[in-house]
Amino acid sequence: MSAITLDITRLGAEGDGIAETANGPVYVPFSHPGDRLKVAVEKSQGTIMAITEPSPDRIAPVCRHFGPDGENGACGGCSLQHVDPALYAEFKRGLVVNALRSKGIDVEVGALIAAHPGERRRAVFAARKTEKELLLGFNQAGSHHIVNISECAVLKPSIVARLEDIRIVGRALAPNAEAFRMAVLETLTGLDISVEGMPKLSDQQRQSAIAIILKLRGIARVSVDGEILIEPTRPIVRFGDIEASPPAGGFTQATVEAEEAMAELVSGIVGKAKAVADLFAGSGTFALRLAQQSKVHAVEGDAPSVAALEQAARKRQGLKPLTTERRDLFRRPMMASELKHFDAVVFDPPRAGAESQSKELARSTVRKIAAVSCNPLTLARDLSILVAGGYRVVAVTPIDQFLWSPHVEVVAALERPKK
Ligand SMILES: C[S@@+](CC[C@H](N)C(=O)[O-])C[C@H]1O[C@@H](n2cnc3c(N)ncnc32)[C@H](O)[C@@H]1O
Repeated sequence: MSAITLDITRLGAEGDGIAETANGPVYVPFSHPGDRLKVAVEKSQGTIMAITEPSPDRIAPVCRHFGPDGENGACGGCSLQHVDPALYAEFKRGLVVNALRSKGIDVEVGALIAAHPGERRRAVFAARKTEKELLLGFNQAGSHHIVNISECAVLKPSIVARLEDIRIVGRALAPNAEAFRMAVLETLTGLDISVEGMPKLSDQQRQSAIAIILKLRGIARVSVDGEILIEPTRPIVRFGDIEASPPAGGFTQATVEAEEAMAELVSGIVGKAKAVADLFAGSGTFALRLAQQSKVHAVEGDAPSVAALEQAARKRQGLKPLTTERRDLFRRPMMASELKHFDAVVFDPPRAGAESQSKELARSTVRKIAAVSCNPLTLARDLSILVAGGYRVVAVTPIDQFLWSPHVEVVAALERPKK
């Protein structure tokens, strides 16, 4: 490993600063364009040894666990706390611009809808029991080391205030010192904690864990690998003003603010459509809202999510007809012939995107499409399929949901021009 002086010129797609060298680009985590650094370099990866001349645009990180000098290690939850806010917003927008450009899609990308500290209602923690305590936090980037957190600026303060309770739950359950994950969702009725990746518990282990957990207040549900351990009260979230209870470990958007921004954009795109198909519908984030105006067919691969959506629709008075279908849309996308019953389609797939579904949409007569994505690269691929099928991309909006990370959400509006 050699230590050299490097000048950082730009941010890469993963949020690392990039220095150009005779041997190609070197990626330096926690650096800022304009920094001059002493860097230990191994292959194309750099580690900051000293910041000899910091960029004047650097800002002070807000969290004690951030960066190479972070308390208990460099927390892998955030990589961009030190970045100038204007550069940060342009960086996230740029991820979308570059992805679309790489597929030849020429469309103006809107300004980033910003995220703010303290908004995250959902987090997936890494956890491990030691002799003395439960380590709970986020893995250091590229490592199994868990940065044990005492604060977190992206999470809702009400979740940070419950970190010790979450540790009690993890400690009560963990049968050994192996690492596991705790997905925590703050709901209107209390914390919904889904433990994943833990060895199977004996009946005795479950009973003693339940006795400990029941002493805590404000826990709505605890589940282990999708199986409910206790549910003192049903976890409830609101999609707009419609109440739903997502299944244990089921998908929910990480912040209410980003969810509402996406839902508003989706409603605007769908407009006055009479019949809408919501594909990859989850527990009904978009479908339930849209059913206040339009007839909706919601399609989703996860059976418990479909059941949650149906239950929420049954409980709510006054919705237009809402039908559901459990279907693997990768293997069995909705065919162009089935899509002719809809004026508008919403799709919001996982990171892999919706390639086979986009091929069927490209052959369809659907007038309007709202494409929602958490991965600009697969979105660009899917949009290029739709454009080749005659659609026009009319608007693209990036939305920040994972503050200070290199992730960005996107809502794209497409129309099939009238012949
Ligand atoms: C990004 S989430 C979006 C969910 C929902 N639209 C929302 O905003 O809450 C993607 C959804 O796709 C579902 N999914 C993943 N693979 C699928 C497949 N092959 N077929 C159908 N649904 C799938 C997941 O269960 C998840 O609910």
